[in-house]
Amino acid sequence: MFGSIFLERLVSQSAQRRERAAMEDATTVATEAIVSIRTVQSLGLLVTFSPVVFSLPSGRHMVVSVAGVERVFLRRFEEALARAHAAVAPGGWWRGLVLGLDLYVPFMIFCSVLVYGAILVAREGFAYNNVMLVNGALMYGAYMLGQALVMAPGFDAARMCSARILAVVHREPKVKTEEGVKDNENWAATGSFSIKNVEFSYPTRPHQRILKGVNLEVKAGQTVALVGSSGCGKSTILQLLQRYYDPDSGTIELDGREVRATLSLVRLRRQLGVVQQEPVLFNRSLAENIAYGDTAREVPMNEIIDCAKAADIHNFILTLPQGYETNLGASGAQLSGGQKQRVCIARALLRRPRLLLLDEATSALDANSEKAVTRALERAAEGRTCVTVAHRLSTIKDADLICVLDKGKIVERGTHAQLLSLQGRYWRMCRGQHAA
Ligand SMILES: Nc1ncnc2c1ncn2[C@@H]1O[C@H](COP(=O)(O)OP(=O)(O)OP(=O)(O)O)[C@@H](O)[C@H]1O
Repeated sequence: MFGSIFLERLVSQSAQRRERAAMEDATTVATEAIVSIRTVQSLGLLVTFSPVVFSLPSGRHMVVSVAGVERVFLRRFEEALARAHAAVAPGGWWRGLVLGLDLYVPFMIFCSVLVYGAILVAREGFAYNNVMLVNGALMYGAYMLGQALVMAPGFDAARMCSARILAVVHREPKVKTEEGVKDNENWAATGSFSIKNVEFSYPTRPHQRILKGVNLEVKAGQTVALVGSSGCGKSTILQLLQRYYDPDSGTIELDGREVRATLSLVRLRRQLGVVQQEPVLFNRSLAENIAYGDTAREVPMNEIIDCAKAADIHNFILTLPQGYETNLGASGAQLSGGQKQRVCIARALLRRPRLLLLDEATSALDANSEKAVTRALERAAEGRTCVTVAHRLSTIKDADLICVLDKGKIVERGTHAQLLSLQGRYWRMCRGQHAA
């Protein structure tokens, strides 16, 4: 029985690994398709409906009518389930054998002990009550061992799951508050920052240098725009400012303090408000979504309303039947792109950031929404430092400093007028967009 426990564990361990990998694949496909349900449906619109039959690991079948691209997703899902099924099936036979042994061995022991005990009693005058005693002990022991065997696969699965959970729990992030850095809760930046000789490669592509010696000095209250062709490293600079990564060499300073060596991560990020191209909202009320800007305190309603006004979304919120209590649904599905973006601006403003980072905040919007969001952003940028990444040059004409990046280097810098008079790269970009 011990031997079968050992073998069963060997077989089920490798099967569980394969099953888990296949089930993860299936879940990824399903999650991807459900999260992007509109895209999936829109891509599949033109194709006629036809039935697809699924074999589930349980052995049952499921018939679903699907179209076009949706069908592709379902097919991928089915293939992943089939792999999970293939991983589990051989293990199932083996488990069946072990369970059969569980039932067979105790009865075999019972019979053997009775026969052998009877022989001992008849031939050697062995006390019959000892035979009963040994029989009972063996039967009970074997029964208990069998019970433990039934639990063995579940125990192994639980052990493997806990190992994965603990690996995540104990994972040390590479970017963290450095040892010995004391956090001063009352410290607030004025908003000036500098980037000195920063070189950087993403850890997943260490040989591809993204920033190659970037230098930038920005005074408190200034608006600086980063422009350049796609992939030149604009968003990467914003990520380094937020310390999602640390530069390979060079330094980033906020108010003259090197962010890595002198500021705690929480204090640094407390100074920043970020608005990204894709607004991210939670399945909560409008008020809660805005209040998430500052989770360190209970945000009073009047402050939420002030930020919504500054972000130019207050009047729209008042037209909703439930006003600030309106639940936004998953990913803010009940708002337009421009409205979502303005809620995100209100959330960023609630942090009272000293440094506002705008990563192509208007590029996903139509002309009307863009105007409303640009207005809100201009108001939001008043009195604070603002770093904006933009493709549409018309939106950054008034910036105090425009930096043109190319292949990880700032190749031109100055105001809109200065850069136009240079007739260099910026000038050519403006001519391409008719923004000169
Ligand atoms: N997490 C990442 N891991 C590896 N490489 C990355 C990662 N994020 C971005 N990159 C690469 O870094 C380079 C610069 O990306 P970045 O997002 O900074 O460009 P960008 O100038 O903001 O481009 P865009 O204007 O298209 O948003 C690109 O070549 C991109 O493929």
